[in-house]
Amino acid sequence: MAIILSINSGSSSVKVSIYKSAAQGHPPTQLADASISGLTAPPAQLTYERGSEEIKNQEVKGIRSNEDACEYILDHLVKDGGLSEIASRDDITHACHRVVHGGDYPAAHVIDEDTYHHLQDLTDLAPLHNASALAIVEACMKALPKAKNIAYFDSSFHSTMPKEIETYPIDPEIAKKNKLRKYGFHGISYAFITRSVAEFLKKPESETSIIALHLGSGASACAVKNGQSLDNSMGLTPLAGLPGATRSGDVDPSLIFHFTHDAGKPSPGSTKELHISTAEEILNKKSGWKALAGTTDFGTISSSSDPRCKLAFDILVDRILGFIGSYYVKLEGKVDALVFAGGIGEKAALLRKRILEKCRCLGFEVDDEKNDKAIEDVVQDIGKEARHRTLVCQTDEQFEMARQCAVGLQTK
Ligand SMILES: Nc1ncnc2c1ncn2[C@@H]1O[C@H](COP(=O)(O)OP(=O)(O)O)[C@@H](O)[C@H]1O
Ligand SMILES: CC(=O)OP(=O)(O)O
Ligand SMILES: [Mg+2]
Repeated sequence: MAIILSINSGSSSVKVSIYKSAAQGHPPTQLADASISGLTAPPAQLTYERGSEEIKNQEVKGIRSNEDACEYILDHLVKDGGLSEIASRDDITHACHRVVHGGDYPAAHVIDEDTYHHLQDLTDLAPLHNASALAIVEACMKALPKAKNIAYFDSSFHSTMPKEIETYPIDPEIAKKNKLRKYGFHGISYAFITRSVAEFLKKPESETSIIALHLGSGASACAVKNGQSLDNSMGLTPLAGLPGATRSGDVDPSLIFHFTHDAGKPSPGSTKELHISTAEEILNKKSGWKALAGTTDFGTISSSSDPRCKLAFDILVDRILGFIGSYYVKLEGKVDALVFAGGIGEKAALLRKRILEKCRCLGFEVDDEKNDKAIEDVVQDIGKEARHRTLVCQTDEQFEMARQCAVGLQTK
């Protein structure tokens, strides 16, 4: 039996789901779910679910970093008498880590000394995303000596993007030397979405083409052609494309030099090991909904009559429409479904309605009654009989990593 931890280390939270898999090739079943949130706004809070047992937003003291949070969760799992599968840390056989930037890795990778150093080198390309995940990888390598650590990359799913889509029109030599190209992200989620939608439509994945929207605190769009990524709105880093909770998304690249004269200087958040420029700090952490509407919660934005919230809402609708139009043409109209996912995609019915009203010209038609219902299934239909389907998918990055781990499980 394999006991798999799936770890999603974010900018303000660490989420860990625990699964067991009976034997090689068996799909995982979830045993428990733990998360510590509020890492950037202490006190941190623990949420834990195992069967009907539940702890909600319990304050935990002394948690200062993602590693602290992970250590706390490991302790909690071992001490939970009801979780008989984990009596000691040695019972954990696999730790799956979501690493956002995987550079040229086209697939998940077991983390050994070499991989670890290669991932450290990539941190310079995506300091805001990779650093906290790597800190946890290092902590798990020490804390779980019996477990195999495996990195799953957000970028891997997009390794099928054609040259003309992944190449930036800049000096090719410098681009090659500095690894400057479009990578694309949220790929663990898009892998889950593509497989789940294909199952829902009863089609082979290799014949399924969709436009998918992963709308969470980071947001992106993806064109999937015959089961493979054709294009993603994110770029060299997750900053490109759609705006997010604290990210600007696409702006004129020269804007930042007019915004501040300090753009190229190290940000106050930089350390000796980790270099973050003021430009990166502003566009990644001090923009988006936070800057426009004073909140990072899109639930508040969609239900507020405050003109600042209304503008933020309209901007997201506009930018999403731009990608839907572009991807519809790139897929030559051969689209099985438009799929909404992520916290916002799953919960913001009004946003879906506004977007779908504008997409009627392409053959998508919202069914208001279905759209207003809570989303309970993994994939749910919200469209009327029309040329194309419209769906919502409850994406699950932790499950996708555990599934890939269980399916390809190596026991050595
Ligand atoms: N009722 C709601 N309506 C619209 N958006 C919501 C609602 N509830 C939560 N959200 C949004 O969902 C986001 C979280 O989405 P999620 O995919 O879980 O994010 P993350 O990228 O942090 O994993 C929140 O930041 C919030 O903006
Ligand atoms: C890639 C990315 O933006 O991830 P997240 O939405 O979790 O920040
Ligand atoms: Mg996310």
